[in-house]
Amino acid sequence: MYQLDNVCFSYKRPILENISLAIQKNKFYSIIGPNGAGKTTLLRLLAGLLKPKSGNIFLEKKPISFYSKKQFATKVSLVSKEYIHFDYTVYEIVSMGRYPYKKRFNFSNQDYIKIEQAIKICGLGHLKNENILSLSSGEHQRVLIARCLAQDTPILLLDEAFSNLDLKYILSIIDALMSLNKTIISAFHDIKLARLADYTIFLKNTQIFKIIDKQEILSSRFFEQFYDIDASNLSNIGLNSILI
Ligand SMILES: Nc1ncnc2c1ncn2[C@@H]1O[C@H](COP(=O)(O)OP(=O)(O)OP(=O)(O)O)[C@@H](O)[C@H]1O
Repeated sequence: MYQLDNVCFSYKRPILENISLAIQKNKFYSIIGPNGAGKTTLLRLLAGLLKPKSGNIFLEKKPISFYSKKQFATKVSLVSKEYIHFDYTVYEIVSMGRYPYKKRFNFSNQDYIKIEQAIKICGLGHLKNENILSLSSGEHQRVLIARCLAQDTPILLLDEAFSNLDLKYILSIIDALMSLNKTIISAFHDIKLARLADYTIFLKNTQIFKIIDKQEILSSRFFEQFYDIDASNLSNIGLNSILI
């Protein structure tokens, strides 16, 4: 699906160096790593919002620059950490997910169906006509996920998309996403959520530290090494369960 060959990206300092990665179709990948490790940067590179300083990113064997913006938007959608400050209703924001498919000025029946499905999955039915500016942070985040679901792309990029959701919506939305047979690449800080993925990509010090599949047991020693923490202290303060 995606192929990254020796991708490097820097701001003032190198953020990602020589990242090579093959993303398989219809698999769920989580990305975890310490603050500043480059998770958002990697997702923005995959979304075509940033360009590698060197190296290449291919989507379905073509460089991502090959696709027009509209074509790309029918293949890849991103739930970013953005906060919408504009005066739109929930329904209007979710509808924006259908813009890449819009013929002239009108939505098709299919567009309306996708919008309604996305609203339902994200539990937004009762908030459809509310102004986005009046929502709580968790409701706001559900609107961004719904817009991405309405876009109905084979690839979903999620940047801490569940960070403000309560447990009910985390479970129901992740469950719905996993049943859709899409390729999902999601940055997480919550290790327990990251472990739902087929593969977990660990980013650290500008590199892919390790890629682990679901079958592998993630021992606390591994996390100690990865996050530079002393896991023995966690049990003293009742936090050892965060690694399990
Ligand atoms: N626009 C920018 N200009 C300069 N540096 C930036 C910019 N955006 C991000 N950075 C830097 O790039 C590094 C990687 O940022 P990124 O947001 O990708 O990390 P992250 O792994 O998603 O972090 P977090 O877990 O804190 O969300 C950080 O050190 C950050 O300061």
